[in-house]
Amino acid sequence: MLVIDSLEKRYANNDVALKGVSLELRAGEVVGLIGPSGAGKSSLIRCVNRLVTPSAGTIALDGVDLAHVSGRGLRRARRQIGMIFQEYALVERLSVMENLLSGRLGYTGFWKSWTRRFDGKDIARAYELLDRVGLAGMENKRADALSGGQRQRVGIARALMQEPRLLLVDEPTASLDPKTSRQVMRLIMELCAERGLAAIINIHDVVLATQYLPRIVGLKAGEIVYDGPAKGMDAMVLTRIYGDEDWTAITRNVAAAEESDEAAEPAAQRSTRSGPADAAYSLAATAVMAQAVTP
Ligand SMILES: Nc1ncnc2c1ncn2[C@@H]1O[C@H](COP(=O)(O)OP(=O)(O)OP(=O)(O)O)[C@@H](O)[C@H]1O
Repeated sequence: MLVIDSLEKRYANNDVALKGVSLELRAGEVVGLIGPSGAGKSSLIRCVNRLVTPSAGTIALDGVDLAHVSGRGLRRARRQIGMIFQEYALVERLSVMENLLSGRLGYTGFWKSWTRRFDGKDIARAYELLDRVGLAGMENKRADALSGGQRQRVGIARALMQEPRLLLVDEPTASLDPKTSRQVMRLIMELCAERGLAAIINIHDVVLATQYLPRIVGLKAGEIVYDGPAKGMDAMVLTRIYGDEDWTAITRNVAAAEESDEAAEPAAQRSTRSGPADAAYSLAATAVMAQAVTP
């Protein structure tokens, strides 16, 4: 559903952020985007939602080339894309409900939204999503009265309000404590699985990435240097992405996660897999299930 081909981004100051990135996501596929600071992760996400204009290449979302649309075509294409941000990007003085309804802006238009004339169906959808993300009953709370984890749940629900096909998630856990980070990652994975949403998740925490994300894309200096399963994140791959370091703590975690996946998965189910795509999907489903039973 998303096919990025030979994407390049050179900024006005001549900084080259992306040097021919090609990446393909199937419907419902979730990818973790990792890499050192300055590797081009944010630039890639910003090119896909067209916060910046790519310098070359194509970004086909369900056949529409996002790199070359503008005006109404771009607005229509953007409705297919939900954004989740590190700092939540909520309107602080507005209620949770109003923040959610602002997620329908792409459909209702600015003035209707500004004058708070919302569709009954949108309000019903907002209640349903609040319930799903664990914030039932909080619709009238102001955004600035929420904890970080609650704010991110609002951010997630708001992104889903426009019923996107693709989620772009920028450092969703960077401002959260370890337990809340895990809850948020689990929630995102469950929602993607339930709704068949594809997602690109820009994430610095490699352990968290390998724990929750079936497929990892490693960027270095604007180029993809790894695209494969989380369980393939060994010391060599990590060194290729980040440079020399003692990676033992991380690789031990990856191996442990892989072992618990194998133990949780019935042998018969394993034998029905037909290829890497199936394996990646199955790993995601297993991770979600494994987390669901973890207290
Ligand atoms: N608006 C901009 N104008 C000029 N150069 C930019 C701009 N945004 C990013 N860059 C440059 O593009 C390169 C990639 O930056 P980018 O922010 O995409 O990397 P990143 O992997 O997201 O980094 P981080 O993890 O620190 O957020 C860097 O060299 C950066 O200086």
